[in-house]
Amino acid sequence: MSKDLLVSLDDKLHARRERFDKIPIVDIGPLLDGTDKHRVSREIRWALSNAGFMYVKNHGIQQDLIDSVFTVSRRFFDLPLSEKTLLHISNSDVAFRGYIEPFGENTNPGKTKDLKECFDFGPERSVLEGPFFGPNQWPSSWPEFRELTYGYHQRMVALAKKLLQGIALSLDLSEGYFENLMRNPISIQRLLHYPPQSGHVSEDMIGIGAHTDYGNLTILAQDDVGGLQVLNRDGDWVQGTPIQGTFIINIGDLIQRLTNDVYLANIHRVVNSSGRERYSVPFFIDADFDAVIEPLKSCVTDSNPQRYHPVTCGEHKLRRFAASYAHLAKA
Ligand SMILES: O=C(O)CCC(=O)C(=O)O
Ligand SMILES: [Fe+2]
Repeated sequence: MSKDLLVSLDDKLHARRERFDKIPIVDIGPLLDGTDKHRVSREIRWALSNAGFMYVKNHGIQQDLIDSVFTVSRRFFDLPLSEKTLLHISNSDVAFRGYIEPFGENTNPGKTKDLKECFDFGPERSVLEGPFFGPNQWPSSWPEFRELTYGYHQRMVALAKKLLQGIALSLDLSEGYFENLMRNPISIQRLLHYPPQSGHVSEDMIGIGAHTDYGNLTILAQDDVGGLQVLNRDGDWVQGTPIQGTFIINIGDLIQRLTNDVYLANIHRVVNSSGRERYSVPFFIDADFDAVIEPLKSCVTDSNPQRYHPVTCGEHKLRRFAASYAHLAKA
């Protein structure tokens, strides 16, 4: 684990959290239909304070849609490398869309080489508008791929906004708090493929190295293979075992900063030693590029003095991208 991550484990994870040995499961049905938002928000508060992760069930996304996205994702990663490379992320300048080969992005830089391969896209734009906003790179002659995965992305944006309403309530903010920060939010829809590893597996090379996510919120769909691991306060890895009918939700650095460490952007990694190919579909939503994120007054107290200076969402994300993308280091 890199020195930075160890520091964050000691200071942020161990000191003030309750132990968890299972990621909590939250039924978000009553948040979505409005019948008991406050009960859901209390459960969200415990989960995000102590684990930074939760499973959510009754999320309202059809299993058929999720299954279809996994089907086309498998087909995409089965394409020859030469075809996937035509869509390489480096073609897209700072829009950061397209294919990323194994070792092309290393989320625990200097420590772990990531075996995963990725395909990223986001809100469609006809020209490059600036960092994180530009044209997607779609595989040619495959309209179903685009329609299905883009439709899924749209559903994720809507679900994330609902979850952020629950998170706002859990912090005693108004339900619409995040809307002001998210007029035109950065979002990335990612498809991931993890080849299996056998024999002695060391931290030097695993599916995805130990990291925190960068933005506001991640919604992860995973297949039934398993391999996601989340750190608990004692430094043990807790398995994010797949549970049918759920997504895994976690928060990223921006919510941790906003809450002055009251909520935890927790460290996680993937080790796929199952002997099978693993696929997952994470969706990341952030704030507007220029949104300023600084600790909420209600989270700054005598015993928890202000820990962060204000940053813009875009500045923070660009800094983390520059540290992890091989093609940016070379540029
Ligand atoms: O594939 C997974 O289970 C986790 C992926 C992840 O942590 C990420 O893409 O940030
Ligand atoms: Fe992650």
